[in-house]
Amino acid sequence: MSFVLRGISVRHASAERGDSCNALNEVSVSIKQGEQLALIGPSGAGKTTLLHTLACAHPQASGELSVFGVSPWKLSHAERHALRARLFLAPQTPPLPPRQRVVTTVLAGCLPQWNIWQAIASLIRPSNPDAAYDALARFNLQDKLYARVDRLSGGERQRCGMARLLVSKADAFLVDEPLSALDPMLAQQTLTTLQQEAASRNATLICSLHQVELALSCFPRIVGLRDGRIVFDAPRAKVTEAMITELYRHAVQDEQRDVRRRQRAFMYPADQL
Ligand SMILES: Nc1ncnc2c1ncn2[C@@H]1O[C@H](COP(=O)(O)OP(=O)(O)OP(=O)(O)O)[C@@H](O)[C@H]1O
Repeated sequence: MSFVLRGISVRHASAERGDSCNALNEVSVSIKQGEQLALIGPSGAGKTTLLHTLACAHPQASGELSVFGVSPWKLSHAERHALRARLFLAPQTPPLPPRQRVVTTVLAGCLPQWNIWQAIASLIRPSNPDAAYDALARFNLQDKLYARVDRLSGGERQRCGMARLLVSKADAFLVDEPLSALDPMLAQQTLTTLQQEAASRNATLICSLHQVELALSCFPRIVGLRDGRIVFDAPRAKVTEAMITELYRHAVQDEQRDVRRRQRAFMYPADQL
């Protein structure tokens, strides 16, 4: 098993005082090594929090988490660091240093395998530009190898973050909305590349997506999250339109309520005092 979660609840340290909401509530799920699954759900459902929890980026408030058979928060700092090297978390907006060359940024995916001297040496002279070139080529970005990161478009930056994943040696890819800045054609290509890479090295791929149709057409297993809870966890063939409508229903109602509230505040400002 890659991940086993039993009754996991997570609350962000920065959550407002008095806010009784957990970002995750009693989440239980098991994910086998090599499995590929999509996380879907409305904005604020807890998809990012779940990915960060799996990446051992922050501890759970309660429940049990097992990553590759061990409990990360019972390990020493050094052991947890070694465990994290097996996990690649690709955030929605990758924090890429703006003045860096793309080649250096992509090779940062190797950092968990390098010692401090290799890391510094690669900053001065990229240690393996061929690997960076090959990774970029799989996202049609090879001509940007020596471009500066701040000269890339949002979509190019996002794919540059994905190229990091390809040079890493991770056993699990935790990818947060990798397609948000991509056109439909690139989105499909990017997803295919991620899935092929995961399959070729038997890595686990967990991907949060807002493109429900793409999730259903590309991933064998779909987990629907809402309000920090798992609403369904099913093979894609068992996911019906009614389940999707129900998953997003509250989000639409909340949006409509917010619009009405904003309209009222605009028309009757005195009432808001
Ligand atoms: N750093 C934080 N501090 C306090 N609350 C947070 C923090 N990050 C997220 N939250 C809250 O946790 C809940 C889950 O957020 P999360 O980012 O995991 O949702 P999401 O499903 O990834 O949303 P989106 O699709 O919009 O990216 C939300 O209610 C959010 O407001």
